[in-house]
Amino acid sequence: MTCRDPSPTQLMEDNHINMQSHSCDPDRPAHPGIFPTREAGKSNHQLAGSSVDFLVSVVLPAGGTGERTGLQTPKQFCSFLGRPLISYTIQAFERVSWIQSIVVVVAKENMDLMTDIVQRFQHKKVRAVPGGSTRHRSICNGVRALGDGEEERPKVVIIHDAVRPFVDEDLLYKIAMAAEEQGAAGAIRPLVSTVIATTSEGYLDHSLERAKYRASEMPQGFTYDVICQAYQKCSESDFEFGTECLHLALQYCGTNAKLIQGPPTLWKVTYKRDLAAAESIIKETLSRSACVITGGSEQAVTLADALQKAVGALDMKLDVIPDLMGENAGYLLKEWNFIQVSVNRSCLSEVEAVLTDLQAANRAVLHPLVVIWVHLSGSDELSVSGRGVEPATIMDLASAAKFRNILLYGIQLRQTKDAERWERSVLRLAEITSALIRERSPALVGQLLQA
Ligand SMILES: Nc1ccn([C@@H]2O[C@H](COP(=O)(O)OP(=O)(O)OP(=O)(O)O)[C@@H](O)[C@H]2O)c(=O)n1
Ligand SMILES: O=P(O)(O)OC[C@@H](O)[C@@H](O)[C@@H](O)CO
Repeated sequence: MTCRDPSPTQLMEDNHINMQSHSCDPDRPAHPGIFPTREAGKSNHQLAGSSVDFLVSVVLPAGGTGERTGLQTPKQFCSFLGRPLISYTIQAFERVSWIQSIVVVVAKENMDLMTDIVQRFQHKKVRAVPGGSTRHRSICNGVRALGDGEEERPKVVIIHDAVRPFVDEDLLYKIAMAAEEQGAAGAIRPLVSTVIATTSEGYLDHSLERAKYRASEMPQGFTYDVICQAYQKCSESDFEFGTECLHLALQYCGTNAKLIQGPPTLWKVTYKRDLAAAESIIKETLSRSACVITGGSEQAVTLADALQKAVGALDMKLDVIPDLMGENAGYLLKEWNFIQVSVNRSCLSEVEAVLTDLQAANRAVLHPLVVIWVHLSGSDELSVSGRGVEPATIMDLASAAKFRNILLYGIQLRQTKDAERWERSVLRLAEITSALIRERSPALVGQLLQA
């Protein structure tokens, strides 16, 4: 996790991006009547096993400063594996086919940065609008933008903190359907700590019975009419001090939200430790599997089979394939980790072919891909300096690949007739491979490690 990212200006200069922002006055909430009253459109989106037959849009409040992290960079723009947190959250929504549009609400000074992020990571269905001085004001600006004529007004609006990157389609579907039926719906989680009330002198006044209460999380869903009415009627005090949209729906629209228990992954990145936790989860998600490309060589298949067993113990799944052609080309679009085994061939042509295929598949926009070249050399007596690999060649290839967000590492392994020694080598290969895939460290790119 890095928060010493290039400044917004730097990012903009790198990408020569400027942005035509939406004209919203960030500190004055929408006035009554500003929200359009056109009828919500109908649209038929078929989900596998379920259908959403009304328009759904999303508002991601991302206009905060993240003071509680103690960092200069607002937490939504802190990067993991070269990508800002907000991009992970956007991705969680843009991959849902029945969501028609996403409005990200950011502070005025971050509008150009946000536009740069949308362009760099090729996000679709996304536009940025200026936020407000409080979370409610930002959300209100986002809801207002949904009806400003650029697109068909949605039936349901999903509101989700931009700093909650781990949200799944199943919960979004439940929230959207409940909101459409009830007018409002929200995700909840069991309380971890008991809630107590304090006296003005700082003593215990009383304690709440924890079993009767829940933590209000995100996502939340509202019919467009309910959330518009709530923001049209709520008070300045609500805008300034409120933290709960469900409360506004009840207080100002008489709409009692349906509460849906969500998974533990719903937590909000609030403190610096949460950023480290988020990075760990992202890395873990990318490291669960890999595919080994053997080129059809018998020795490579033998090694791959032994490696498959060894990494299984390290909680990683390996698929063994001869190449990335025909039906195996699908791995280019679903796998994040590739191990290419070359037998007795110190030239890098086989791994170069893998890199070319990966670049053509354009997968490395969202996450760094890992390619590990395993050089399986001949018998015991063969010295590394004999037909080994020139370290400079893999470093050159890796340096070029890194610019395309592909992390190339090399591992040398010597075949041996000594069964115990071979087993130790394969175990070392499994441990090194697993660590390289899990850590995705740019520092080790181009290194030629010894198993
Ligand atoms: N004026 C604001 C304040 C907050 N938010 C957003 O609301 C979400 C949840 O708020 P919170 O976790 O409190 O974020 P911050 O206000 O940035 O955090 P802090 O209170 O530590 O400054 C975040 O995505 C944040 O960017 C917003 O859009 N506009
Ligand atoms: O209070 P914060 O601004 O840190 O975060 C907002 C949270 O209150 C909010 O996301 C949920 O409680 C659901 O409303």
